[in-house]
Amino acid sequence: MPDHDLPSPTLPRLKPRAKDSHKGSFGNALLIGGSRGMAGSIALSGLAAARTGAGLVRLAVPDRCLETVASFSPCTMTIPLTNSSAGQITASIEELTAHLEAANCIGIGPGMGGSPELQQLVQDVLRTAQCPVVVDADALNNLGAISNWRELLSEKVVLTPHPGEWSRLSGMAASDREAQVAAAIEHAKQSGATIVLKGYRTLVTDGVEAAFNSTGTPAMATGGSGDVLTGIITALICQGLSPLEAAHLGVTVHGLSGELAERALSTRVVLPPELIQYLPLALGAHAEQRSSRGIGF
Ligand SMILES: NC(=O)C1=CN([C@@H]2O[C@H](COP(=O)(O)OP(=O)(O)OC[C@H]3O[C@@H](n4cnc5c(N)ncnc54)[C@H](O)[C@@H]3O)[C@@H](O)[C@H]2O)[C@@H](O)CC1
Ligand SMILES: Nc1ncnc2c1ncn2[C@@H]1O[C@H](COP(=O)(O)OP(=O)(O)O)[C@@H](O)[C@H]1O
Ligand SMILES: [Mg+2]
Repeated sequence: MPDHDLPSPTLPRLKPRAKDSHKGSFGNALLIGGSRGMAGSIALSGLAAARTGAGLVRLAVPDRCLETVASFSPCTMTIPLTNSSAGQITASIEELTAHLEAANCIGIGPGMGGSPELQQLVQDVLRTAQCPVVVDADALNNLGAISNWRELLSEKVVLTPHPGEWSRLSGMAASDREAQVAAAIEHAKQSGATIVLKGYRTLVTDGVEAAFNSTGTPAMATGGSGDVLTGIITALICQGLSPLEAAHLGVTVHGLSGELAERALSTRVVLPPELIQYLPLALGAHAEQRSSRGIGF
């Protein structure tokens, strides 16, 4: 089992919502991704972000997929982006500038696919965004195709690779967990970025502190579980947590939600919508309790 010699971060808790709060108090999440054939991916991230408590969730998706993505949930808004005939985003950064400015956190990558235009877009989003950016899935693969991708990392970036994606970026084989963990810590140290190296016992590190997650279950080993995590981390940053705090609390509640769903449904596999369904219970276990006077029923 790989190890590290960095101190563990303290697990943050979500504060109770102030009585006079409104949707603007909990941030604007902007999720960019999806393509024809992988519309569900970004829809899952969006629904997870809404369930985790982001005030507003906008999904920027290829125009061709907009109705499909919108049809999954009435709780998220959609932004149509210029696309190819194959249904991949071809938009340049100018189409997104106003949305980037309005966002408190951006999640990019689920179901996005790969192309030279997308490599440019991922690069431009990382250069332009003023808020934190969670980089997942195909955004990681597009990033890896850029020779100077390491220069695009900073304290406002969260990378959430699974071992396959991290092998493409770091060059360390997916089968060598120890080398992958060491490379993640080193990249985080060099750049200040938060790196979430997923899998059994997901690593969360910003290069200063590091923790292995102890929640989760093999019942989560199914397509879309990671797309849910992207939405969770994005929404936690929208609610004021730092990238490291959001990643740490995010992987903890994501895994706990999987465990709770597995038990409650007596199932061998927890489907992503079920993972989202059990998020409130998992989040509740990691929230500060309201005082009894504060519960306004
Ligand atoms: N409903 C949907 O539309 C879905 C779309 N998805 C999208 O599909 C695209 C491709 O992503 P994939 O991750 O499937 O494909 P990848 O080719 O990036 O990764 C799959 C490979 O990575 C390796 N790997 C992954 N986890 C590992 C682990 N824990 N230990 C060792 N090796 C591991 C394995 O070799 C595996 O075959 C992404 O854009 C993703 O967001 C997926 O998220 C699945 C659901
Ligand atoms: N055996 C397991 N134990 C704990 N967590 C797991 C297990 N298998 C998968 N997961 C979690 O599920 C998620 C899978 O992410 P990812 O591979 O990106 O999925 P996808 O791209 O299909 O959405 C990760 O957060 C990972 O930690
Ligand atoms: Mg994934």
